Amino acid sequence: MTLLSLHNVTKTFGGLTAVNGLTFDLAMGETVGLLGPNGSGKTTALNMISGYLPLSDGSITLAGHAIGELGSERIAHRGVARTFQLVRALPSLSVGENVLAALAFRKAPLWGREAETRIETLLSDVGLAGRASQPADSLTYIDLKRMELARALASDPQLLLLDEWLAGLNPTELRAGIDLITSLRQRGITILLVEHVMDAVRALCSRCVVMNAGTKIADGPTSEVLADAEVIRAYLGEDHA
Ligand SMILES: Nc1ncnc2c1ncn2[C@@H]1O[C@H](COP(=O)(O)OP(=O)(O)OP(=O)(O)O)[C@@H](O)[C@H]1O
Repeated sequence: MTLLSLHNVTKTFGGLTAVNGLTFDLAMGETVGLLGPNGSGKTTALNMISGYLPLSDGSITLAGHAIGELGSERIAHRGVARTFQLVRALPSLSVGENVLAALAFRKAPLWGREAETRIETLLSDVGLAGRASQPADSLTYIDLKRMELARALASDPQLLLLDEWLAGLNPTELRAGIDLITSLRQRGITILLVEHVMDAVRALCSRCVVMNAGTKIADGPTSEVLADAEVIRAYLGEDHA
């Protein structure tokens, strides 16, 4: 069953077409990579799916309902959560308070004892068990990313958009990060993953959509897409095709 559907989605900034007629579907439970060289429009696509940017043209549906006209809060309430390329934490608060802020903005907000229990579960799910009282600004980079993921999971999303969540991790952290995303996939969360770390893409994504200069140039099984001459050319230049 299709969860997310983009049809002819387009975004222009003045004279620049950042996303040009993007069309693809995500099936319920799929983990799909959204790939492409720098500046190809991946983050702009995530921004439109999550309602942070209005569409210039086209349509987006979630479980059959049009969401292209809704703002970010209403889209979040329909079960779409995301992480950002640059982690958006509240550094002056504790780890638990950061997650509490996300629980408070859910469609069904949680407070008090119920919230405390949920915070512990969420932190445990992302590998931060028992760390609720730690100041957020004392976290290492990977733990900050784990906390951001806990905040995204606070809304019990059916669709999770990860924008380079694995970027900047060392090999050990990367392994842990891949395992963590795998555990989310096993829980049935549908994931759209913008990622440049190809080992992670191979490990996590059965399918990839590739963009270049705003346009989709490939969509298919990961191994086929990564061997596609046009994709290799887009990433590495003419000499490598
Ligand atoms: N708010 C904006 N205003 C004007 N131009 C923008 C804006 N956001 C993105 N762009 C432009 O749109 C194009 C696509 O950018 P986008 O960030 O979506 O690419 P990307 O594929 O996510 O790149 P990266 O892999 O480097 O994150 C770029 O040329 C970028 O400069």
